Amino acid sequence: MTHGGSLIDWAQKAAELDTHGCALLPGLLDAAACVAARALWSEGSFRSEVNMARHGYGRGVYRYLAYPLPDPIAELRAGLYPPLARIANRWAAILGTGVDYPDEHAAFRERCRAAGQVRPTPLILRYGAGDWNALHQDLYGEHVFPLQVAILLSAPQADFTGGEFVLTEQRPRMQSRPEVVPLSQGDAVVFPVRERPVQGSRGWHRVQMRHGVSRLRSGERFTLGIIFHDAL
Ligand SMILES: O=C(O)CCC(=O)C(=O)O
Ligand SMILES: [Fe+2]
Repeated sequence: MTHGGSLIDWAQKAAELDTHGCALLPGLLDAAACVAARALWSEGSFRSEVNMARHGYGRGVYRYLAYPLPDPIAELRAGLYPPLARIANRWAAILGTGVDYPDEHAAFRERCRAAGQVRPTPLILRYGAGDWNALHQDLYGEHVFPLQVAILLSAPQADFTGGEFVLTEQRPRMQSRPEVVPLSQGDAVVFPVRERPVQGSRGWHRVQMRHGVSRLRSGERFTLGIIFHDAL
């Protein structure tokens, strides 16, 4: 791992999230960590596999990792959570949701567990030529941690072409705003699971967010998705 999140300027990332609805974490994983994470596809232990076309989710395959997560992924999830929880709490206060997120991921996992959300949600996705990921929200039960992270494990141009990470922001009574996030291998993007506050001329309002991946033109693309709430 290059730095696993310890060198990130979170005040700047919070400002990017407030302004644009996403924040880039360049080089979160180094090339060796990407190779190791990609190797999990064939060597890791998974709780389930989803063929996306079968469910109308697009085209491609993803696999949810089983507990216990491999150490680097468990450390990444626990390490990214505290600074994201500070942003999540600020957003919750702005939106008046009445939810507060604990400082540590273990405490949030315990809250999920008490509601029956015990199954791990970190996942690895694999796309081949022609594959894509429909715009969606990763909701798995009552408890939702409002931010998630996706890490590109493959190298654009060298390993694949096309396959861009896409966000849409559905603004109330207005047309949706698209955002394409250019990622290099090892880069991560932080984005809202479901919604975020946006500051308008008459104060803050709520917009709905979705994310997906455009069609791969060629090659093979792997992603590691880190979702902080567990699943029913
Ligand atoms: O493959 C991607 O970039 C998107 C993955 C995704 O949907 C997720 O991590 O939740
Ligand atoms: Fe997703």
